[in-house]
Amino acid sequence: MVRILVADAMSEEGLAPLLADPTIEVVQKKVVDVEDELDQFDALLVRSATKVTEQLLQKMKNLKIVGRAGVGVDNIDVDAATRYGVVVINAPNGNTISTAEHTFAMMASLVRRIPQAHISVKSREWNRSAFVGVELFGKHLGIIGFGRIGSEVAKRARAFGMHVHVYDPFLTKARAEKIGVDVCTLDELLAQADIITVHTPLTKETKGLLGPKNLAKTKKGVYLINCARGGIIDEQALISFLENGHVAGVALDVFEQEPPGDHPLLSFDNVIVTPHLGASTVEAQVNVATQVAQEVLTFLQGKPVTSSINLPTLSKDVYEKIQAFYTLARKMGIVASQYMSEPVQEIAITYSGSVADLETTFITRSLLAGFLKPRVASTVNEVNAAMIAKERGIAFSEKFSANGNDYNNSITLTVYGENKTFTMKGTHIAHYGDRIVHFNGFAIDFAPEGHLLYIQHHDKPGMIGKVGNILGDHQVNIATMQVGRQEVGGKAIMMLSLDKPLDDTLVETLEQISDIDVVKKLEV
Ligand SMILES: NC(=O)C1=CN([C@@H]2O[C@H](COP(=O)(O)OP(=O)(O)OC[C@H]3O[C@@H](n4cnc5c(N)ncnc54)[C@H](O)[C@@H]3O)[C@@H](O)[C@H]2O)C=CC1
Ligand SMILES: O=C(O)CCC(=O)C(=O)O
Repeated sequence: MVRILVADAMSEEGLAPLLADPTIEVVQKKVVDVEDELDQFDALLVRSATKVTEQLLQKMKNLKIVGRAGVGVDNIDVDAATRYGVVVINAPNGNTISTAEHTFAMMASLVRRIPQAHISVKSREWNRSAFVGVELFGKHLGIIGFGRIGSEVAKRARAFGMHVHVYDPFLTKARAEKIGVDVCTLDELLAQADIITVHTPLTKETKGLLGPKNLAKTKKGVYLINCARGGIIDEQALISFLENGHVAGVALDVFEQEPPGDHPLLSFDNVIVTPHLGASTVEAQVNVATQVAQEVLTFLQGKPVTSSINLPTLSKDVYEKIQAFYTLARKMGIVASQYMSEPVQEIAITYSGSVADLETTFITRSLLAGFLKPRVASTVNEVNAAMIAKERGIAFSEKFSANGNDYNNSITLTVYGENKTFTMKGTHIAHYGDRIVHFNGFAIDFAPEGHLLYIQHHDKPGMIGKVGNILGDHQVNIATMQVGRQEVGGKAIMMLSLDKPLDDTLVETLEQISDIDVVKKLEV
């Protein structure tokens, strides 16, 4: 039974696919209420309240996936999750419209002083002259961060007759032209905008983006809006610019610390606030819960997820194309790691023929995970394989060749060790399966599966018989056997597939046979 912990409040309607699955147990409780069972969950679903720290990940030893029902993953230690091999996914667009609408509601409220007027009337006052606002029509709106939400805000602003200026270092010209906005530098935006709204993630680069230096570049009387993340507008700087009257008003849905407690910003009459409500609509909550629930279900069924933060994303279509090579690569990694039972410095992978045209990042990660698995104590999978390889000083590279040589497709793996280099080539043949067609310099043809025994020897009569006799004497049945040699009487190899794993003592016995140079058992 798969166990999923839903640690923050989430739409039941959205969770329905998980709740309806008889193979899944969904526990809807806060982390503190399941401290004793944390190591028993396969998946964790959160919104922004639960902090997925390294400490929590350490306790959740069985965890495979964290699903964030929302966009921002700043409450999740993604680096730690990656190290632990835990996939992190989010729901990137389920709350876009709601947040754009909330931003607009904040903008209108800010310039028309609706919250202040509301409080006044509720206090039995009727002071119309105290709440004279300004129109949005004709004003210059500066949007910092022109992704999903920023571009929806722009559409609404244009409908209101505003001039829209956007700053986003990652925005392509083609996309900007399509949407029809004025793309400018940050300095230009700061100088022109009557109202500035931020829609970036909180990153090292965006933290304090609107700090003392940049706020000084804005127009006197500017309005500011933050419905993205607390900290993009520096709160201390904001206080100074409100105190000196440079900033006319601020709308905040988010804070550096949430809840903000008795924050000095809350004392300003021209600061209007909401408690992180951007995504708090019925529709957005159903959307994001449905998206993560569906993705988690897909992941638990062993299929590729499309909104992962720490894995290359794959469409179903691409996944179907790479699946066979993904499996072949994993097996090649496992075999190579056992053959090269020594420290290695580099793994070079060459994709040839039809596989060279596919998305190989995932295939490479699969190969690395297979290679590292016998070597590391911790979980290793596609999520953390590249990171673990790097940590262990193993460099890896990919090369591509359109020419598949004798095969429609092939993956060639070269492992550089301290004392030797090992090469193998594998191919996937439809309706026939995975085959290793070159091994350690020998042409051969075997399936990389089950209990394998590799023997390198001198090409002499009777060698096969000697090996067969010893195995037979110890009740080890040979299922298949492939042989290869470089030249008559030269070096030769046997690759045997056995019906059961071989004892180490038997390996030693085989090593004693004269004219046998190498004996390796390989478990795939
Ligand atoms: N208040 C709320 O309840 C909600 C807040 N959010 C927050 O809104 C923000 C934006 O979300 P989306 O539009 O969905 O994300 P997105 O990823 O679609 O867009 C973010 C944009 O910011 C740009 N960007 C990144 N670094 C930048 C920089 N240094 N300067 C300028 N632009 C930069 C990116 O190129 C991208 O276009 C996120 O922080 C998210 O967490 C999202 C949903 C709800
Ligand atoms: O879960 C929520 O309501 C917060 C949404 C949010 O901030 C996000 O999606 O980034």
